[in-house]
Amino acid sequence: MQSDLFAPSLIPGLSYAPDIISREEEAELVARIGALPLSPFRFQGWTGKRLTLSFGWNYDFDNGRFAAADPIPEWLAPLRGKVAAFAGLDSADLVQLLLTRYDPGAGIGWHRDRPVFDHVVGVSLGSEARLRFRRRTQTGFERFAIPLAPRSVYHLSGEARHEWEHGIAAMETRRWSVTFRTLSAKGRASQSGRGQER
Ligand SMILES: O=C(O)CCC(=O)C(=O)O
Ligand SMILES: [Fe+2]
Repeated sequence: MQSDLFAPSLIPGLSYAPDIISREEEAELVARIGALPLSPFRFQGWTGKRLTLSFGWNYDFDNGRFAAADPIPEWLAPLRGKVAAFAGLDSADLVQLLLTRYDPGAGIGWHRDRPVFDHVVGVSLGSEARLRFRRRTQTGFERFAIPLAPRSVYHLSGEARHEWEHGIAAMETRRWSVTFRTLSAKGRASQSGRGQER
């Protein structure tokens, strides 16, 4: 059974596709992102090695605040449409966008995305990365990883999104990611409330 060959690398709620964009589109996105003021990721007083910028909604890891941000730039609309079609989502529901630049030596540690978000759809630019997953078992951790090729897209939902942690090992060459997210019920509730969420 051929599907068994791939079974170890896939879990429910994780999907992946290479070549969602062309090399020309990739180069244009990298140039556009290069013109934006990404800044070092901050977490409760610590400064990370990666640079980020959010649109639509911003979860501030420094103070736990969740609030509206500048609208998603118009030049990202075609990419948003493509990733929505890939993930089987309505592109209007992909209301949050996170741009990240990882310089050599930067990665992202084990985490689950914040509960104010639901679906996560990410596009990789520039270099390959390893997206790692782990889940606690009675005896330790169950783990696996998939390579993310430049110009590829992945979608995290369901079990992959909620039961597994993910992270990206530090890379040797610069990589960018463009991550779109939907809001969860919790995120939508705080949207109509005080714009603050812990
Ligand atoms: O760089 C990526 O593709 C993943 C980043 C990530 O997991 C996150 O920002 O929550
Ligand atoms: Fe994440």
